Amino acid sequence: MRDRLFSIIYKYNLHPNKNLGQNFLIVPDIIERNVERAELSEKDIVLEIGPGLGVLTDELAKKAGKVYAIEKDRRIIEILRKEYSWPNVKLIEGDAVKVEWPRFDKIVSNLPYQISSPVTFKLLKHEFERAVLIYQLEFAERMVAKPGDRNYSRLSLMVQAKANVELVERIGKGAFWPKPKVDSAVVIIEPKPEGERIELNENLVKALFQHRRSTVVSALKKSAHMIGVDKKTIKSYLSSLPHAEKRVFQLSPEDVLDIEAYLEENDLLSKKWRKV
Ligand SMILES: C[S@@+](CC[C@H](N)C(=O)[O-])C[C@H]1O[C@@H](n2cnc3c(N)ncnc32)[C@H](O)[C@@H]1O
Repeated sequence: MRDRLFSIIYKYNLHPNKNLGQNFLIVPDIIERNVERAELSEKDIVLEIGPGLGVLTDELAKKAGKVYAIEKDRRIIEILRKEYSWPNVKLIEGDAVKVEWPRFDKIVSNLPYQISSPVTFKLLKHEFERAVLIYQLEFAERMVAKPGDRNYSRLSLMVQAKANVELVERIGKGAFWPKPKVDSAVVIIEPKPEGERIELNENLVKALFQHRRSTVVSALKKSAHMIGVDKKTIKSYLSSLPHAEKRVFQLSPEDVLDIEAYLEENDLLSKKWRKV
């Protein structure tokens, strides 16, 4: 696998594009483990973001019924078309953040780190069974952080409102060519059963996390404009706000839902920002 990758690189005189996060996996064991973690069968439709030179795509194609691979770099798409003749892989040329994703059951990818955040938020809007994704370590740690943790953030809260997430393996820089500057990690994401998923008002979450170390009362005063309410109006209601004295970074998704319900009851969320 490693030999094949480097022979393609030399053959096409490929210079990896840093801006596109082109750090290719060169350790077959990691690829194997991630394919195993996806528990693929012939019934599965798999989505891959950023197939690069096809090392992971090739293994996915052997186990899944169908693979969709979205790649932004036209040169890479041309190389993949010349080098492989997968019967069950459809290459989609485009930006994974912008193009519409096909329906899929599982997503397995070594993500370009520049788009980790928009891809993760986009993923959470889709129905799927399981995601096995490689992220930058620091991002992965934020995804799994619990309320009160040093690195608990808007991302942690939004992801955990809808899914169970687990960091299952750390990966050193040497597993990629060229070597990235940061370590990486594998994260498994599984959507919670429908009845347990919490739909949050994203705008309220943004308003709160603008001031993640403040108390909820103080954060809402400072961010009142972000939820479409003036400071004076909101101040008069804040004394009976649920979780008022908690710090924002200690809020669980359920706590935010309580706050949202209270603001809704008192007509304190701008209509523009209400959930439909
Ligand atoms: C980290 S490399 C992974 C390559 C390959 N899967 C591997 O593991 O060796 C990320 C890949 O994503 C592609 N890419 C970068 N930005 C993208 C975007 N916005 N949409 C789709 N693909 C993108 C890059 O061109 C590159 O091929």
